[in-house]
Amino acid sequence: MLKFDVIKKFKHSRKELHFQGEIKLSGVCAIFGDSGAGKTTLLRCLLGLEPCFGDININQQAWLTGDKCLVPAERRRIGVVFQEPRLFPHLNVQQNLQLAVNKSNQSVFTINKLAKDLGFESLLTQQTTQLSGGQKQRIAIARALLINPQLLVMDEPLSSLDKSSKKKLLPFLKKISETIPILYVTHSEHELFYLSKQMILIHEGAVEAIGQPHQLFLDSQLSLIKFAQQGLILNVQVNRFDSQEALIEGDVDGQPLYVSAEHPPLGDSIQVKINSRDVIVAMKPIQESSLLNCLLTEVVDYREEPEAVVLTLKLQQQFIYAYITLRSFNNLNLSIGSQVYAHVKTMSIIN
Ligand SMILES: Nc1ncnc2c1ncn2[C@@H]1O[C@H](COP(=O)(O)OP(=O)(O)OP(=O)(O)O)[C@@H](O)[C@H]1O
Repeated sequence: MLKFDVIKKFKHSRKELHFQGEIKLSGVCAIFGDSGAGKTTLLRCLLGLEPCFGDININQQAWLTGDKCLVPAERRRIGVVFQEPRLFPHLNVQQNLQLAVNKSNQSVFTINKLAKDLGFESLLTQQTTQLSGGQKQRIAIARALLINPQLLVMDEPLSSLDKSSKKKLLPFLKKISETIPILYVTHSEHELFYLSKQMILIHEGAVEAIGQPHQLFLDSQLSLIKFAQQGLILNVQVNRFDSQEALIEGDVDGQPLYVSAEHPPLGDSIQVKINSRDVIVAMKPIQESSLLNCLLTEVVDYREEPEAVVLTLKLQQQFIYAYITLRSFNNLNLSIGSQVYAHVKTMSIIN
């Protein structure tokens, strides 16, 4: 468990940030929130890089009590990866990594094993100044692991990388999180849903909520709601890939779902994002149209906006949002408990 209750005040500023929470140290815990909400400051307090007041306890070991730092940053055994790789420019890759090895006692990782897993074996003798952003970030991740951390802290580690680098690194991080818990700041909803089962929502300098991403994205009391209602992510079971039609035939909560895909999916499940504006709501299934997907759902909640309504539609266990006009809402005479058919125009695969 990681428990924290810390107050951060900045010199020459009246701003006071107060973070309070308790999380299980298992898998990836995403830290999500608006720009300027306080995500990096929370991480820096936990890392011991930011003077602050309060309590921090990890697995019943106190790191901070009041203004007394009981365990300094260098003894907290936290592997850190920032958005910028911050490698030593005068050293080659191997030498950069060796510094981390020298700092740790008995790391379960080795440079060679990580070089193989992260695909940088051929770069070990290269100067870091000659590497691409994606290559540098892989080295930075390896360096963080080589200190034998009890916790990894990552602050938007993939935000400056291209799609193909992200595609390689995300499954690696997910696998690593099975043995080393990760605190992971991201602005990417895709990374959030792909990696994490736990999330800390930060809003205006405080922890607003802690919970499962799917739950928080459905909670209309949270600051996240406007953003969340743009679209939700569904888990889809893959049954078959039709290569001729480039179509995944899947199943979502017991109902068929067809998803266009250029390649067969890697696993037996995928996640898709359905934007609320791509959902057409009807009282009966729409016949003889180009629409492939029609899901029977129940209206479990709705939120009125000035000239539109966002419906929360429940399948069996999962949810989608539908953004419809106020006129349609009234014409269809919708209320909580109405059974409606949600026709999905388009969706995107996120893993
Ligand atoms: N040294 C400082 N002095 C005064 N205010 C600061 C200082 N550092 C950060 N802040 C303020 O604290 C708040 C939280 O900043 P922080 O960098 O933690 O936000 P963030 O959620 O990580 O943002 P982003 O997503 O844009 O990186 C912001 O309002 C910022 O202006």
